[in-house]
Amino acid sequence: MSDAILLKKHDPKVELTVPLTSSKSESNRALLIQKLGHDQAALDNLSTARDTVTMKRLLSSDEEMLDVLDAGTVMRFMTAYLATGSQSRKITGTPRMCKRPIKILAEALNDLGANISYLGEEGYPPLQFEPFGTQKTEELTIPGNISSQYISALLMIAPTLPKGLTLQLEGEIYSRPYIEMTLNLMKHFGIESSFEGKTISVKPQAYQGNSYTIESDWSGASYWYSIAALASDADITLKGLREKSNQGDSAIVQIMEGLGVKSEFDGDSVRLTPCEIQSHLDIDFKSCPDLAQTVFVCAAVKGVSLKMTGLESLRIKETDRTAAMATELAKLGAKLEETSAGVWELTPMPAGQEVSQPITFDSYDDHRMAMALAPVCMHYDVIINEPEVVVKSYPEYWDHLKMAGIQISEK
Ligand SMILES: O=C(O)C1=C[C@@H](OP(=O)(O)O)[C@@H](O)[C@H](O)C1
Ligand SMILES: C=C(OP(=O)(O)O)C(=O)O
Repeated sequence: MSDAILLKKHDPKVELTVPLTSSKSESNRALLIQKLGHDQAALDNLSTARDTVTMKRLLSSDEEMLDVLDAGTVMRFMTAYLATGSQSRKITGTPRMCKRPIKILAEALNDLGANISYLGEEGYPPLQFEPFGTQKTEELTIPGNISSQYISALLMIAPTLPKGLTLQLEGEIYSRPYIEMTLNLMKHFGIESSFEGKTISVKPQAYQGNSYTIESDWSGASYWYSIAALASDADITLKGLREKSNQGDSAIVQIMEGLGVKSEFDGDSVRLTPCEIQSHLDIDFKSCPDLAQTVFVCAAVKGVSLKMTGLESLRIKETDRTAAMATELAKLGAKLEETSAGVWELTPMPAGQEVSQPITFDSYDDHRMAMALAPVCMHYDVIINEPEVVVKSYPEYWDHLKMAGIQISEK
């Protein structure tokens, strides 16, 4: 794929059925559980995301140095897996991955009896693993407001520890649905746990064989909601989604009701059609940080103002997402700013704003920047730089946009 693509302004009604890819979050958990359960789990509909392909490859690799590329879940889940293993191994990732913190997880694992050291800067990948010693404690205290991936990683290895594990979460719990997804999947494969208040306990147990069909990706679905909201008219069916989902990003259903999209579930499909919009929304993204970029862009173009909280974790993702979005939305005349500590406001494009076209958007090595900005083509000609970034979670994204009739050409 070339360094940039042009998406021509799309006027007609958007009417199609989208197959979507499946959830990389569910896939990557299911793969680790499968490995920890000695390959008894039968997994169906694994994601085509590069993060999932990477997880699968690394779990069966004998190489000493494992490269997760830019996959946060792979870095955090493989760290817990390798830390409790019996071999000397190393793990690394892209330059950005080596700037995403891992100290909380590495120290928690070392407290348990692992031997992890830093090969570069303290607190960040790359990491060196030496064989696990004996389990030193069965109780750990860990912050709940930095990354839930640390917590999910510890929980998945917990039943394999000789003494099990009790986690005390400190502070507010961010990305809680991802922790629940982990416990629900563990339960599906036979693991009992308790989550009361801020304490999660898992006794030593063996993962059982079972089959599991991965759900379509609600984070990927969010871009279709944005397209439905911004299109002149829309009737879009998204396949493979459950109304009662394990994925916190199914919160897009409620959020988009305020941005003019109605959802109707039918079996494993959801149909998106237009409904009335609101002029202002208050949204807390604590439980669904990956939806933030989608919603910023959609609201900015739709003329809806936003007041938001729960955006702290966006700074340590594939890029500093709030900073990157503030820069890109300014190209539309919209403003994203932190108005007081932890409170963000989005001022949408002024009505009738003149914009010189095509508008060129940068991707910041972040799949969600490219995917969230693309729906702007419902109103303007748009150039997306580094379009290949979408392979991280939704490799078919541009092909699916073409299926919707959007004209995309290489620049
Ligand atoms: O566990 C997971 O699958 C994920 C958890 C979230 O990360 P944080 O818990 O670091 O916010 C989310 O942003 C990420 O895309 C996937
Ligand atoms: C933050 C994300 O992924 P990860 O942390 O797994 O790299 C994401 O997919 O938006």
